[in-house]
Amino acid sequence: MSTLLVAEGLTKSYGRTPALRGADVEVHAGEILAVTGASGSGKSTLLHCLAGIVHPDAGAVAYEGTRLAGLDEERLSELRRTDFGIVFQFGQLIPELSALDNVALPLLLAGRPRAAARAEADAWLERFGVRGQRELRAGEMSGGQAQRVALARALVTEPKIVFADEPTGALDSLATEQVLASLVHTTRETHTAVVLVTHEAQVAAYADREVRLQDGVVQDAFGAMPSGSSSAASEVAR
Ligand SMILES: Nc1ncnc2c1ncn2[C@@H]1O[C@H](COP(=O)(O)OP(=O)(O)OP(=O)(O)O)[C@@H](O)[C@H]1O
Repeated sequence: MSTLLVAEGLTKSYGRTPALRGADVEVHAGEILAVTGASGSGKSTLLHCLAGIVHPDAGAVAYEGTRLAGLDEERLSELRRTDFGIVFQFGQLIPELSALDNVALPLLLAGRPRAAARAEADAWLERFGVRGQRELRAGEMSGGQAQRVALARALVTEPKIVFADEPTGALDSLATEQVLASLVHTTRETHTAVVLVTHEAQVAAYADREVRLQDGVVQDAFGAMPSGSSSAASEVAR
C-alpha cells in the first residue's frame, strides 16, 4: 500500500489556543482513515492542514512526496481541484442549482463540455443512490440526500483523496448508515482514500484505520499499519 499523504510534527495555534501540538499522521492510497477525538482535540484543524487549507505553524505535510508549504497558492488550488475532494458537515451545495448541476459544476470548471459534464454527474448521482433527486435543489432534499449529492460532487473529478469533516454530523443514524455505506462502496471501487473526521464510534467503525487525537496530539493508531511507512515519514522531516 503506497503512502499518499504524510504529516509530521504539525503544530497550530489560534492566538493563544493551541489546536495541534505535534501531530503526526499518514494516509495511504485507497484507505479510509478515521480521525477521532473529543470536541476541541484538533480534528478539524488537522484535516484543514492535510488539505492545505490551513498552514501549520510548524511541521510539514507532503502529498505524494511534495511538501505543500513549497507550493504557491495557484499550484495548491490546482491540487485541491484535481487530487483532493472536500466535504463538510453541511454539504454546502449551491442552493440555486439542482443536484445534477451541483455535481456537474467541478467538471464544467475543469473545462468539460456541458453535455458530457451532466452525463457524468448523472452517473455519480446514480452511484450514490440519489439520481431520483437530480432536479431538486438542496432545500428540497433530505439532509442525507443532500450529503450524498455533496459526496458525488467531491468525487466526480476522481480525486485521489477525499477529506470529510463530520459529513454525517447533522444526520440521524439511518441516514448516517446510508451515506457511509455509499461512501465506502464508491471509494473502494475508485480506490480513493478518505480522511473522515468524526466523534462518533458508529462512523469510525466504517474506517480501515483510526487515529485518535487528544489535545492536539495523535494518541493511538488502530488497525493495520503497512510496512515501509516510517521511511516516508522521515522523508518529510528532512
Ligand atoms: N478559527 C479558529 N479561531 C480560534 N480558535 C480556533 C479556531 N479553530 C479552532 N480553534 C480552537 O482550536 C482548538 C481545536 O479546534 P478544532 O476545531 O480543530 O477541534 P475539533 O476536534 O475538530 O473540535 P469539534 O469536534 O468540536 O469540531 C479548539 O480549542 C478550538 O476552539
